[in-house]
Amino acid sequence: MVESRFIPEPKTLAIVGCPFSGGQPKAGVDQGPIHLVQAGLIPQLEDLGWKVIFDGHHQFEEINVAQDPPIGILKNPRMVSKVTKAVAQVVGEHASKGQIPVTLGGDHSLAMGTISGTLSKYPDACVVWIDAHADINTSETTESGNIHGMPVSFLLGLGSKVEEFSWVKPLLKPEQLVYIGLRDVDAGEKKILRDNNIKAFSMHEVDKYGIGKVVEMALDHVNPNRDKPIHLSFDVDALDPTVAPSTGTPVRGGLTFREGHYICEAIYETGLLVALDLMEVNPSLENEESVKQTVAVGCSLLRSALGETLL
Ligand SMILES: NC(=[NH2+])NCCC[C@H](N)C(=O)O
Ligand SMILES: [Mn+2]
Ligand SMILES: [Mn+2]
Repeated sequence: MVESRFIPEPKTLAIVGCPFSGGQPKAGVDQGPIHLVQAGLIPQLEDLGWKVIFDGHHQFEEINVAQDPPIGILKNPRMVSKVTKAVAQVVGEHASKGQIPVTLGGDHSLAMGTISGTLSKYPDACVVWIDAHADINTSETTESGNIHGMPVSFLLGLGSKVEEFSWVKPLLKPEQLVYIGLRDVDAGEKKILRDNNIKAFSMHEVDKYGIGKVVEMALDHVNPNRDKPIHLSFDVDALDPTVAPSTGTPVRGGLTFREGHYICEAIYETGLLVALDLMEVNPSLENEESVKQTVAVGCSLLRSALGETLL
């Protein structure tokens, strides 16, 4: 294993299984974490030399929201707020013990929690967000009202404040964030990215420079001296739908299998990884073969980010 700047021996990671779908309308994404674990993720990570902590998936049913009418057009706001707040707490606790929280989604609204948790322990951490989407809509710009398209704006403190989400501290600064893989960005989001000078490498840049150069440029932007902790938030829909078909908002023209894995391998090699998310695996979508393929690719991305090498 690579020498890690922030994670003490014995290197320990904590699986945070988040069966949650409230940030978007399609049922089934809550089963993502269950499928990933059932596919053998935990022994696979143990084989890489990790001590793995997993005490079962989160029981979000215990979080009771009697009534959850939309706020503006935001759907399930109270539920999303409560669940992500609980996730922030758990991720923060694992991070504070020097463990790497590995959060399995579930939809990407969960990253509001995971990144809040990471920043509570490592305020200067940078976020590498791998996605077809920017997930940076505000309550003013969102057209869908789906909160999985919004977590980044909450973390940055953009847009008008939504009282329900006042627990989310705007701890992330635009220069701490970089995207790779974007190709379906709403008009309002494009303006937000421009106005806030947020660095993003779309599929256009991946085509132009190649993934090796793109990852290097992305890290040069958020982590020029390679000394800051890294939170990697990977939405499986960053991959091309031929590679990861079972996801709620697939977009053609995505990362190849190798490009996705290269990103994970390169982040691992920095020795700076402190937290990892794998989001938006939906085992209810597409056929059985596609589900198997998507779950398997999810496991292998996680292995690559946690030290699996080709040689
Ligand atoms: N995490 C995701 N898959 N997000 C998709 C977001 C799609 C769209 N931009 C929206 O805001 O609704
Ligand atoms: Mn996405
Ligand atoms: Mn996403």
